[in-house]
Amino acid sequence: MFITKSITGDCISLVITFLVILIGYFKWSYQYWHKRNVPYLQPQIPFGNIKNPLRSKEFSGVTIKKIYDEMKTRGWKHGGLYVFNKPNYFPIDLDLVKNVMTKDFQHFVDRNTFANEKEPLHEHLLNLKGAKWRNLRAKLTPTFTSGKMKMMFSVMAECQEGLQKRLEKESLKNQPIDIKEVLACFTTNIIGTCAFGLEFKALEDEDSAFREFGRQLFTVSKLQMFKIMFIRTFPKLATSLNISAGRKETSKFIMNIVEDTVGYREKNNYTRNDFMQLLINLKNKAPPESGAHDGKPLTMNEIASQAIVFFAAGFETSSTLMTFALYELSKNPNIQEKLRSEINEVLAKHQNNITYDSIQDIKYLTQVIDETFRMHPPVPTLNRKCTKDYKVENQDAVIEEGTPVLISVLGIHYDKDYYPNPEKFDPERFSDENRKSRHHYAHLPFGDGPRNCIGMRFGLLQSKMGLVSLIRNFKFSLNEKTKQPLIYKPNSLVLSVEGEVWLNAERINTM
Ligand code: HEM
Repeated sequence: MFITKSITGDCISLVITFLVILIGYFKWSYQYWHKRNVPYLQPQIPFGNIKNPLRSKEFSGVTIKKIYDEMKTRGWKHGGLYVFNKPNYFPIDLDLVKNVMTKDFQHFVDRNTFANEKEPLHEHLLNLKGAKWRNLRAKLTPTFTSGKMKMMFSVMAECQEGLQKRLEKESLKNQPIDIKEVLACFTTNIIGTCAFGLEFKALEDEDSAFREFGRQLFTVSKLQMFKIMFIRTFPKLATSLNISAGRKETSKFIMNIVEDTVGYREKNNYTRNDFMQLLINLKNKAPPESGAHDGKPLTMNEIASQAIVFFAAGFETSSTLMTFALYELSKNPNIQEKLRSEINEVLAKHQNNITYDSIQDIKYLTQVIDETFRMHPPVPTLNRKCTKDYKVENQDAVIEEGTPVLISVLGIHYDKDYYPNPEKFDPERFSDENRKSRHHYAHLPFGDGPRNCIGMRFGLLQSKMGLVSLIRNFKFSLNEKTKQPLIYKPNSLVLSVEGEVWLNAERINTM
């Protein structure tokens, strides 16, 4: 009882004072871009330019695309936005995007991710910063060369048979097929054999622990989504409050598998053409193929951290790509038929075998994939953090160290200036001639620059293998159970469809 004459009165006064200070603080924060000569859209207290992650029904990538559209309509080359009260820089002009990702990369080395150091498996490429990231990237880059992919092809190809059998089984049921589920099982099996040297049996066994594990990794609740955004925006506060977005069971699950696998191979002197072997080699001796690193062998923890990120990044993005490709091919039967003819034509030149080389020769498949990536990029927003103050080229603006940067891949991919009639699925946009006539940064499914996707070749290879094997043997059409128009799920880490994509598959005899 020191402000008013009652406890209730005092409490109300305190709450009001706190709210007034908080609102004042937010208003002051929202002057940031104005003071730096960067155009910005009016933010709303307390979420800034994003929507309430606990209540919004909109996928965050779509919200960011709308911001891109708005700024582009106003003719801005770049802009500022606020996530809660945190200023984020937003390049729009493709030359500015290129500068951030490649030309002036030394100012934007880090991603705006944050991991609680108390979590055991946080030391992976997606999270690491500065010198630690450079070191690890240099050690791991030789793991993903085309030579290594070729070497892994036979291990990968074993999973293709399982995919065909599973689809055959599904098609005989005469029921709509949840195609994403089938493809996620396929890529789970591939990553199981390539990253862990184990048979995950996700296609064969509906109760596979690994498929369940993958599902859990990518099923995030609204609360978890909120936590991810909170951690990214207030990393120091999140550390002090010991808030983490990871799950302890996940780390334990992976660590046990990795320890068992490494132990077994070392004890039995067993080697295999897979990622795990390449990681074990990096643990036992300094990596020989690239000199731009500290030369220290990988620790067991580092191996497990890479394994979990290869697992997560490896299965979900590729199954997402294949799902959207089959969705678009089902809606566009002529394009599906054209692709099937080319597949059959090329494979005929390779004794009807799906080999590493025959897959690379199917040019129209690359066009279909690139157009699918354009319309449905699995990672629709890229992010970086400014690591050194940066003067924006040809603009009177300096981006301060520590400022997060967002790049709207979805916005760029639907920009009419680069892709007229953007809602139309048209693989001809990626003919050699059309591709050359466009700015290179108008297509960013794997990001770009030194921090682009390290697993691009692997992701493309497994997706091409899956699509070739399916299109060659099955005719796909859209089942009415698929909601039209597509809506992206709000709480998802990669692009995914609300209500799932349901297809009909009819077996065709190719021989
Ligand atoms: C279709 C498949 C895939 C897509 C669309 C995809 C997309 C991406 C994107 C957009 C990024 C961020 C790039 C940037 O910030 O510039 C990324 C990073 C990354 N991806 Fe992928 N990815 C795919 C497959 C894979 C696979 C198969 C692996 C591993 C086996 C993988 C491992 C990684 C890693 C480790 C990073 C972080 C790289 C770094 O920071 O150095 N990805 N991916």
